[in-house]
Amino acid sequence: MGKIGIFYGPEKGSVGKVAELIANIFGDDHADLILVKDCDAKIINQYDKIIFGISTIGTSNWDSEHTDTDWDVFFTHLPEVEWKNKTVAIYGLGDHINYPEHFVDAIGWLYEKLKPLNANIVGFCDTNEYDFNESEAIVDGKFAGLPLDEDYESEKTEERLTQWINMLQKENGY
Ligand SMILES: Cc1cc2nc3c(=O)[nH]c(=O)nc-3n(C[C@H](O)[C@H](O)[C@H](O)COP(=O)(O)O)c2cc1C
Repeated sequence: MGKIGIFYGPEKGSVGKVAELIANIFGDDHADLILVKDCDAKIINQYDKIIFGISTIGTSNWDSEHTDTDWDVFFTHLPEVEWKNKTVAIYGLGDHINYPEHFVDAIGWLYEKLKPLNANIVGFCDTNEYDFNESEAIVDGKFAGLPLDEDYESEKTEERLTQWINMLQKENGY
């Protein structure tokens, strides 16, 4: 079985911390950590099982798009990737106290970029474990990935991650 590619950004901070937690759970033999800013289509094409890690850094009035430049460049590579036979799962960092109207929106932004490319997107999560008002990450009543809040619910991260990875392993062959 090929290795899992954990593509994430930004490097420092909560997204990076969780990327390392996930890599440790799978082990070095089973997963590679790759920064989205160092990445291109060729590298993505080496992996059939992919995990994306992103955070939501938005504007308060939401007039403009997100501002995470690591990802802006990465998005331009996505159409060049052969998505057939690839399975993708997304985790997203957010803050449900200060941004309850835009909780983990970036999961939804990434989902919207991947969907038209026919990527097989897995790892959806129920919303009832989370306290928030609105989120662009919701697709058909579920989060299109795993929301994590290291700012105000860090005590829940480990259990949420464990459950999610169990699901990816059992249902999606990770
Ligand atoms: C300027 C700014 C805007 C943010 N906007 C949002 C937001 O719209 N929705 C959300 O869920 N979290 C938002 N957050 C919270 C971050 O997503 C959260 O702190 C996350 O853990 C950051 O991870 P990182 O340091 O790895 O990028 C924002 C944080 C900052 C500093």
